[in-house]
Amino acid sequence: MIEARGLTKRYGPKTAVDGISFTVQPGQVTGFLGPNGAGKSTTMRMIMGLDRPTAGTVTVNGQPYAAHRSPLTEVGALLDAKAVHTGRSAYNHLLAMAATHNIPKTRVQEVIEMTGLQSVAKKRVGGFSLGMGQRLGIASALLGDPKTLILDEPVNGLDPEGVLWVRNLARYLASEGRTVFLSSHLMSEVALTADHIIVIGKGRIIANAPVKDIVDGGAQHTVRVRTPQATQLAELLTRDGATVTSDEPSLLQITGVEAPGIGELAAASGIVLHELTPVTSTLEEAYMLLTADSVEYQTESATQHVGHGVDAPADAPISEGAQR
Ligand SMILES: Nc1ncnc2c1ncn2[C@@H]1O[C@H](COP(=O)(O)OP(=O)(O)OP(=O)(O)O)[C@@H](O)[C@H]1O
Repeated sequence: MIEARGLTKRYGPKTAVDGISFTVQPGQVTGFLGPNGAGKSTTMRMIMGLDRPTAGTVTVNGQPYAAHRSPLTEVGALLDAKAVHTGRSAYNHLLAMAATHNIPKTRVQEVIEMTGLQSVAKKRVGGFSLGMGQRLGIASALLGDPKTLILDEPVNGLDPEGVLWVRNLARYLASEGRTVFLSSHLMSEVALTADHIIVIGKGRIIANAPVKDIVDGGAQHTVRVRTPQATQLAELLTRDGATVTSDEPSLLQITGVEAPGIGELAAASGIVLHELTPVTSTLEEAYMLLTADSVEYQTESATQHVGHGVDAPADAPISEGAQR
């Protein structure tokens, strides 16, 4: 378990992490999500005792990292895969780590097999591809058989097979009762791997909830309706308190009333419908909405995506009823 309370990190005038509190539970995968520069790596470095908090505390399995007598058996981390690149072979790199941490030699072979490094274990790490480096970083994290795993962007640079492997490994480790905390800036990736999500933006926690709640909470339920009597239907719906927008004469986007209600209202008023489609925003859209105000480096296309959503253009309101 990881517990952060009021965790803060300032670099001069820059507040990278701004008084965040959260708990990462064992037995599940927790995704740590946020745009570039949100403070994910800084938080993970503080958990691992590599950065000293300006204020607040963070513990792993009940104690600060540095207070553990045998930290490698408590928590394993992949923080910077490139940091393991040396002139040594992967096998010797792991062997040296094991020797200095009182870990039996047999465990080195075990983690090499777990991470699929058998064929390259005797090769120099310096020549490894990014994917192989990530695998070796994960092997190092697993070496002490730790109860808690911290993986910073573990799928970065991996091919689809590698991505699937990390996903399955994370889920397997959590199913064994371990705490698995992994960061990503891709909601779509985390949604497939994590049970729970903590979203951070500009150093602050924006959301901390099960994946499902984030989708439901952030999602805007819209109904798309195509009808030759759009103006008439929009007036009736607005009178009932719905919000109606449109950017095509016969196409309406409706929020505030579900599809059956729209269908019944149309039928009762003799309005012909050519289409009646509930549109739920994807997890990626929910994430964009959540982080829209906290993206540090926003591109124009990202702004447009946030502003308009994918399925719910809102630029030309026909009429807007009072929100219920
Ligand atoms: N050593 C440092 N000195 C000064 N500023 C720093 C330092 N490390 C991080 N920062 C700043 O703190 C903020 C948070 O950075 P951090 O690397 O934790 O974000 P991140 O969420 O991991 O981003 P990314 O996804 O890009 O890795 C950024 O604005 C970054 O520029």
